[in-house]
Amino acid sequence: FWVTQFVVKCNRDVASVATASSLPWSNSESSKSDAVTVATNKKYGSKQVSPDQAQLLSMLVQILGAKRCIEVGVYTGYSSLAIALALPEGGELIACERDAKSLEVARRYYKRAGVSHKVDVKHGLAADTLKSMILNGESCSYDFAFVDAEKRMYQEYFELLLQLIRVGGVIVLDNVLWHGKVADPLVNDAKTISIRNFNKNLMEDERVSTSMVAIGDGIIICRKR
Ligand SMILES: C[S@@+](CC[C@H](N)C(=O)[O-])C[C@H]1O[C@@H](n2cnc3c(N)ncnc32)[C@H](O)[C@@H]1O
Repeated sequence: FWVTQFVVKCNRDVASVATASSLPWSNSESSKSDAVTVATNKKYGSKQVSPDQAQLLSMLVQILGAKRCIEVGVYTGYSSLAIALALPEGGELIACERDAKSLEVARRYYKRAGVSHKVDVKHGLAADTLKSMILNGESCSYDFAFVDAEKRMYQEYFELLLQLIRVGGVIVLDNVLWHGKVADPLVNDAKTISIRNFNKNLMEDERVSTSMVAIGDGIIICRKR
């Protein structure tokens, strides 16, 4: 519980830091009980985070006894803080993000939380980073991954992560309900179609056991068989 509270507090601060740093976000907080708006960004709209989700990530890392983790899509560091705080000393989180300004903010909060030494930030396109990790011989050496970046890339991220994660390891993917749009046949934009197809493929994928959980915008938990 304290981890969740700490992460939420950090990320409320993140919003004001973002504003103070002249980033294109404005500070705004949600009144909903299960979601906190940490920042509003012209590109992503209102960025809401779910404390339940942070707590779940933290729990999964602890239950797995994870030592090596990957996050795809860091933004200002909400989920990566939850993961890094749950890692034991000597644990490592590879944090993939393409946006330098977001990483600047995230790094500040890693430092404040005392977890900088656990987080290896990879600035660039996440798929490129994951491919180079595979080429570097790191296949089957990670315990846990969390995916929350470009929605049209989920299938590709998943295929790459499936190589990097060990048998018994877990991949969690965010936004699989996509604000309910995946279940609405009238919505057929590229992102919705992509997530809808990804979900469908995953249900038939025998390489993993899966469970969809209605927390936040919906997450899928996959365990590599
Ligand atoms: C929804 S935000 C991530 C939020 C973060 N996981 C959290 O819980 O606070 C998505 C992030 O993915 C990043 N992103 C999108 N496409 C990417 C790509 N191809 N490679 C790396 N990062 C990407 C965006 O810059 C953005 O910061």
